[in-house]
Amino acid sequence: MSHIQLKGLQKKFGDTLVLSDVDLDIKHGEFCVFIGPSGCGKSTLLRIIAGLEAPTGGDLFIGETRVNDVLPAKRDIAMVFQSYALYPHMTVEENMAFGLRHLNLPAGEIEQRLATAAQALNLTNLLKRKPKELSGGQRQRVAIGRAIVRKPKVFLFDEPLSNLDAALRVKTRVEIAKLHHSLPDVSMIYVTHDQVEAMTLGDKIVLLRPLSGQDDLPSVAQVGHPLELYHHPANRFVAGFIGSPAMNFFEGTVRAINLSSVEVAVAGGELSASVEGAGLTEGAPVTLGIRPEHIQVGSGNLSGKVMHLEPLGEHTYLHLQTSLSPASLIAKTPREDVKLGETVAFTLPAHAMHLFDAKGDAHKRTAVQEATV
Ligand SMILES: Nc1ncnc2c1ncn2[C@@H]1O[C@H](COP(=O)(O)OP(=O)(O)OP(=O)(O)O)[C@@H](O)[C@H]1O
Repeated sequence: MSHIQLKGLQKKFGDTLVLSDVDLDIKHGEFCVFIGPSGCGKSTLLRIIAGLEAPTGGDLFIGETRVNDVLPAKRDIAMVFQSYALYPHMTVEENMAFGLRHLNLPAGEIEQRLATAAQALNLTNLLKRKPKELSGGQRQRVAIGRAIVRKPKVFLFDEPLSNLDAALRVKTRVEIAKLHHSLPDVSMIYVTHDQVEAMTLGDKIVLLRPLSGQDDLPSVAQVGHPLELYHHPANRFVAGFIGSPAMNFFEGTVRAINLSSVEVAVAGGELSASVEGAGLTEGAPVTLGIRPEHIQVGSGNLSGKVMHLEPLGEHTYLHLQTSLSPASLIAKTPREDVKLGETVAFTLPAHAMHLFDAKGDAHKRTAVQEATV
């Protein structure tokens, strides 16, 4: 079984705490993505799972076995890094077979594993080439192939696409997704700082936050399906990190708590959020959040002056100057007719609003229209 469990995992480098209280359950066959801002400990966590770094606290299990003290080579794990590290004097075939030599496998078995991996990664026609005769994307596929032929229980990827150009990234991302579907018994853990990779590849996203030293929050800000993090961010950090452009936030105080909504007074206006008000009191400080794509441009009781326009073809980002505070917000609209300097009406629909308490924790939303929101 390739079930991976982390319990209360901690990592310090000297006196610096880098990972705190990491509890994680990665199921057999799951594709799990670690994402988070630079320096939050993604690679360190991956290296701990690989056995290249020792945790300073907590337990790590692969299957039923506690592997804290098990050598990397005995963990049945393969790792693919950002740099491909192929042997330049060997062909694709030789590079891929290299790691199998010391396993004393029969020649037929090696051949069969090579053929299967080459086919899965679209490398069959390139087997006789040397790395210098390959594109970056092809080299990265060889590096993945070299890992596949070992038939590991767990695959670890550390930003494998970050050296590729935009078009190749998209292509190779699709290859990796297909690879995952063709290897249902292999668990995959993938580190990236690219949200699109995280959202499109992951069965599960683990969003890590950098530790501030001032609070004792754990490193993991939220774990869940990509759409769960998008629609139901557990706290303000997750809400601000997932989604591009980032969510707009407004500080305010609770004015009224209704059955399934909360009215909030913000500087320059009053807004409503369809959230449960349990635990809130009138006058409590809160933060409201709305994603640019959920602002309805064209009608409504609010208005904003277009200070900047970003027309991207399928949609346009409007940077609006409003009477709310903070005054500037970003709206995403399919409209192409909006002009710079124009004043547009807009609505901040209550059902699309997120509400966070003074600690930054989200209140449960009561009217999420996931298909349309
Ligand atoms: N060997 C080390 N000794 C001391 N500090 C380290 C060591 N390795 C990493 N760190 C520190 O630990 C923190 C986490 O590093 P890590 O590389 O895991 O972050 P990351 O989330 O993968 O970042 P990035 O997205 O920039 O690659 C950083 O502050 C880094 O400087």
